[in-house]
Amino acid sequence: MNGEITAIVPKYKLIYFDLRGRGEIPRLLFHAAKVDFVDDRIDNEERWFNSLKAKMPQQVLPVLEVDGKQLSQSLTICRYLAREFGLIGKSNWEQAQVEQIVDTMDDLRAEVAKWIYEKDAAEKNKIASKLRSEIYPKFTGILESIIRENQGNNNSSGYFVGDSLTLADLSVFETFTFPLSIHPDIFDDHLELQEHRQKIETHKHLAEYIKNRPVRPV
Ligand SMILES: N[C@@H](CCC(=O)N[C@@H](CS)C(=O)NCC(=O)O)C(=O)O
Repeated sequence: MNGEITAIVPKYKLIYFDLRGRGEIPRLLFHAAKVDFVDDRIDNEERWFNSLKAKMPQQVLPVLEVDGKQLSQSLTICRYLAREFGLIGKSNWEQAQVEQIVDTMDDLRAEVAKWIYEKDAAEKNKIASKLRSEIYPKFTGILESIIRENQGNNNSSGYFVGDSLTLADLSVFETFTFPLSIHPDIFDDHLELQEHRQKIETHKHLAEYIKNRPVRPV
């Protein structure tokens, strides 16, 4: 004993498919907080259906293991990790603002998923044009007013909530990754959103991971 206090860090494993999908915001949280985790990426369908699926608490992924205990539901996992890592806001009000953005981004994800999973070509085209003309402008408008208001209150921090990085920033960043890969002009009229994206892409703990992660649609 030398009198030093050593923090006990839990052993984390994130189990998800080899996609960004619903596993990527938790991965970004680990990288942002510089916390080690096992990034268990399942890329073998047979292994998933024949062996792993039945062992998962809700038979779906992602699952977070914390010292062997399993947690399901991607947004629950995000909020849990954000609380653990101090990335959920500095007051109850900030936390609510963070969660408001996370839920808003989940609404956007649901809209984009309609396009991804639609099989009928004509219907898919209809959804695509609605995304362009209505959905993306609606969500970029919402985000622009939130980030502008926070800039007024927090000395131009450039973050969505308070004066430091939170789950809200990672959620916005990740949810727009796929739409922007198809339509790079979505943020053209939104300078604050462009600057925010760049802020995350160049964040000292995230830049390398973001630059090197596999380029895939999802
Ligand atoms: N609401 C759940 C949905 C989980 C979910 O549907 N996961 C999909 C992948 S994104 C899955 O595990 N699919 C494989 C299967 O159902 O066998 C969450 O957010 O975690």
